[in-house]
Amino acid sequence: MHQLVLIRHGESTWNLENRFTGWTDVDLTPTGIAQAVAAGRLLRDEGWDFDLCYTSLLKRAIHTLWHVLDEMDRTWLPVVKDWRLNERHYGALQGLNKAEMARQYGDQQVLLWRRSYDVPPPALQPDDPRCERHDRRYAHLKPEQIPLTECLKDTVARVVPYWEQTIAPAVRAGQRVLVVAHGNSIRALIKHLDRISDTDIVGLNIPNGVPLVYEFDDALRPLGRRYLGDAAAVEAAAATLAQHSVSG
Ligand SMILES: O=C(O)[C@@H](CO)OP(=O)(O)O
Repeated sequence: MHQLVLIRHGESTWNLENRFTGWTDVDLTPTGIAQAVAAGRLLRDEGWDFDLCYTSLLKRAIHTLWHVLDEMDRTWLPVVKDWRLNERHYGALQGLNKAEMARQYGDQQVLLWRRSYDVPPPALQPDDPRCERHDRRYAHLKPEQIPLTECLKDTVARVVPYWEQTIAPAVRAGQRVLVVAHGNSIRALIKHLDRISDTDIVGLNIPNGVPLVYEFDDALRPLGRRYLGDAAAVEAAAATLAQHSVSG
């Protein structure tokens, strides 16, 4: 049997300010740091250990991983950072306030932007100062690989090949893998692993900073997934997120 642990980053400054974030590189809040520390402590106390870690190119995920590994006394572990684990690109909505947009465009439109599987939000213009095409961290990519917007389907199209070509072979080879990523890059991976339909994925929300354990058979077919820690608290956090994604 193989295992994999996934963690969504702790609360970010723009989670707190209720702003569409996407590829904007905002940091953790003090609460987000505390969530990351608690996740590391939980993993340590439950006897988890890892050989290899993957994260995105965004500091809210990278710093979450730092805090988790620091709690586990494993800051020396190899860490692979890849853009394909980045959050879903939020296009021209990046930086705007979710509640404000709901007031302007209505809850249904905001829910469509946030959770529809295949309708992307309005795209950024390539000359928009928010566009990441001039950001050095993506200089190894062709400009057209750097999104101007993404729906979840687009995120699946980059996360799943990364899973299949890079992370899954490591898990299959017996490496104990920890992935720290983002709400929607994790939803993309879960959708693929658990064959969740395009409509059912709308209702799946990932709480910040809670380790999610997958178990697989030898052929890497998922046997189940479960959150570590207090089940009631995890459920309450996911329910709040679900409510929030409707009301902006
Ligand atoms: O703003 C974002 O990038 C994401 C994650 O915080 O938000 P949402 O819940 O709308 O997917």
